[in-house]
Amino acid sequence: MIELDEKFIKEIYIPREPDGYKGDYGHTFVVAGCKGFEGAAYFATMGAIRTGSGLVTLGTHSDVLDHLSVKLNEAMTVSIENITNVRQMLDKCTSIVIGPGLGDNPRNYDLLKKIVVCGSSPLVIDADGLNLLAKDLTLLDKRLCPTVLTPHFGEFSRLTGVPIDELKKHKIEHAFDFARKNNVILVLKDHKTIITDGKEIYINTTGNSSMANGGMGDTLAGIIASFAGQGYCTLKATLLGVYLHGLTGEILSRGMFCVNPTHLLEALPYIMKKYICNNNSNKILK
Ligand SMILES: NC(=O)C1=CN([C@@H]2O[C@H](COP(=O)(O)OP(=O)(O)OC[C@H]3O[C@@H](n4cnc5c(N)ncnc54)[C@H](OP(=O)(O)O)[C@@H]3O)[C@@H](O)[C@H]2O)[C@@H](O)CC1
Ligand SMILES: Nc1ncnc2c1ncn2[C@@H]1O[C@H](COP(=O)(O)OP(=O)(O)O)[C@@H](O)[C@H]1O
Repeated sequence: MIELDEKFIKEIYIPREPDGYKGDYGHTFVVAGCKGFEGAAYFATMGAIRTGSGLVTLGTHSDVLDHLSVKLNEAMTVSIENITNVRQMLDKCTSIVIGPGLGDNPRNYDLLKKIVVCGSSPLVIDADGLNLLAKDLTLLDKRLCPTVLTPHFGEFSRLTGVPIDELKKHKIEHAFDFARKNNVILVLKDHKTIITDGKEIYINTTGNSSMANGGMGDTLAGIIASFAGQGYCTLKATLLGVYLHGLTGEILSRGMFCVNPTHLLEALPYIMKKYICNNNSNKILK
């Protein structure tokens, strides 16, 4: 079992080339949002933008597209009701995140199926993406793409059919078994988040309960997809994303009672630069 720390994460970081351009840093396709859950799509998309994805496209439902495209100046937007848009994005994106605020209905199940079966870029499945996947886990057998699942305990219970109390009692064993059997990277979100690929187990200790508010997980999903699309291997992208997300919340919480996704998004590039890109050892956590 490996506890994530500053030294471990700094070794994951890949410095940027001076002549790098947006095409070198990936194109994240975020499939998220529906009426009443626009915020989830906003946070996942911004999570990708604020962690350096070269390009980001949000695919969402037509009835929320205009509202979100006005708020998301740095992202492109497409309607997911037009399947040609989805096909084109699957061809050009370098990572995908599906689920935040998407809605759990048969049409979205078909969309998830299309993306799981036809996509080849690293795929992060979160929130309603997990609820849709829980209907038929064998969908995972049909995929080509490396896959990260990011459940909280409620979502993990739906995926496994195991009650939350039992999952909480033996969380490491359940997370490890699920990842191994389904050949996925599992991020079991918690006070101390567990990340496992079914071979190794990592524990993240950054973050605290100032972050216990809506949209934090949506933001994390966008961050992980962003790094996975920038050329980090999917496991390293996940470890870096989870650590950075918690670290940013924790550092902000020194001066704030609660840290909301908006605060986190604002601070992410500064914390990344100061504590992860920097070669000098910082005493981050005292
Ligand atoms: N601004 C926006 O647009 C936002 C949009 N959002 C979107 O909303 C959608 C629904 O997502 P959701 O997570 O709110 O609901 P759901 O999946 O039903 O899970 C709750 C169930 O799980 C249980 N549970 C047990 N342990 C738990 C734990 N540690 N952490 C969390 N839950 C735990 C919990 O138990 P209880 O608290 O009742 O004891 C309850 O039974 C999704 O698409 C998401 O993206 C949100 O992100 C918010 C901001
Ligand atoms: N007490 C805590 N300590 C550390 N991290 C926390 C704590 N509470 C919440 N978080 C982090 O916030 C995120 C919450 O995710 P999630 O429940 O999926 O939120 P949402 O569905 O509202 O987006 C997770 O990454 C979790 O690890």
